[in-house]
Amino acid sequence: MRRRAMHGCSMPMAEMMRAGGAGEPGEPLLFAFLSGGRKLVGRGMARALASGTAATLAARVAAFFRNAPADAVLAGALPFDRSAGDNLVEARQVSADAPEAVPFLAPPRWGLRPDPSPGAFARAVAAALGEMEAGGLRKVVLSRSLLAETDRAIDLTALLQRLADDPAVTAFLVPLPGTDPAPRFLAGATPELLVGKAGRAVRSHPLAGSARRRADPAEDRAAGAALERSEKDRREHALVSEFVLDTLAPYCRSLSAPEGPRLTTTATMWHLGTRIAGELKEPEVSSAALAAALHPTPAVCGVPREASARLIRRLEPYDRGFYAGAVGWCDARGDGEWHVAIRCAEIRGGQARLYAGAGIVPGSDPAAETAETAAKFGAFLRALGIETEERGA
Ligand SMILES: C=C(O[C@@H]1C=C(C(=O)O)C=C[C@H]1O)C(=O)O
Repeated sequence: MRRRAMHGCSMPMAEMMRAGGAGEPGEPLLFAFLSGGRKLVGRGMARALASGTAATLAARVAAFFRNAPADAVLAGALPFDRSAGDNLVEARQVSADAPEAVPFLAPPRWGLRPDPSPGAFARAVAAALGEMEAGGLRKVVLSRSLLAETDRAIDLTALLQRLADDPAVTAFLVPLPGTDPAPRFLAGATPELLVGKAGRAVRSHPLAGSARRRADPAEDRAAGAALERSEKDRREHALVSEFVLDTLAPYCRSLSAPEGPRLTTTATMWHLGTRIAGELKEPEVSSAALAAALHPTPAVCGVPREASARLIRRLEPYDRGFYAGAVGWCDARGDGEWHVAIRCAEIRGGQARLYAGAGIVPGSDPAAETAETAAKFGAFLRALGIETEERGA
């Protein structure tokens, strides 16, 4: 017998996220989204949405909910590449109970391997700047990865709880396609809301423009203030907020954003952010459809989008997979939240492949962008229990 609906699940998802509700653990953890006090946790696999591309997501989600119980939830990940297959699942149990974790008893010993090396990444940034000078491109986001390996399976529950220590982020865990031998997950602590939808209300919080937080409070404040004044970072940011406004506008009867970005912060990074809010023309439009329309924004790809995606494929030594995609959930009313899949890693057994990217615009400095990606690894490394001096950036 299907046991998907548990206590509290007749409550609409958005309310459950706010209120918290009971649940019965027991089945294996399938997905989790923890944002401050709000939690959405799925256990046990009920069914998967037939995988497909971003262009077909809205239709597949609509078809899924036509044949699903009123309290069904779809959660999962969209890949960076719009033409690659997504991975969305329905859990047998959904609750607002965070999984209980036992803290790491002895921190495991980690091996760290950057891919590409910091030097090769800086050269790719310089190559991208050369392409920009040649004309056409206004912004491209390049990334690098760091493989962290240990000899025992990573404890996903403990990792999730440590990622959730920062109240400014949404800690997430979602399954990735592929089965044997060990299942793959994407875990992270993203500060960036791609789109949230509840009834007619729609929100987005694009970020772009970054600076590392400092231990010394005066230095830290100065780093934030310098970011807020930086012409290069404001330009880099405006490309993202304008894209989000332009993309959401046709769906909205009203849409607004403050004039200019605001300084926002996580435990490890300063960012420029713009809080966008609007009212949808049609409240039944699905948050998954809005996510598919927006993704990938210039926060993770570039302007213009297609040319940036081509340059990313040429300059990065790997396929991004689900890094810089979107992770989130959606219910039968279309309500849901989708986050930009950053500050994250693919987890398989004792391996975590971390990713970090930085927006490149004319005026960017390859060494500074490399340092920025190193800083962006910080939150995840800390959650793995890897100390600062080992950050291997
Ligand atoms: C691409 C990443 O972050 C994005 C890029 C930013 C930037 O270039 O300043 C800031 C926030 C994110 O939108 C990442 O963390 O991997």
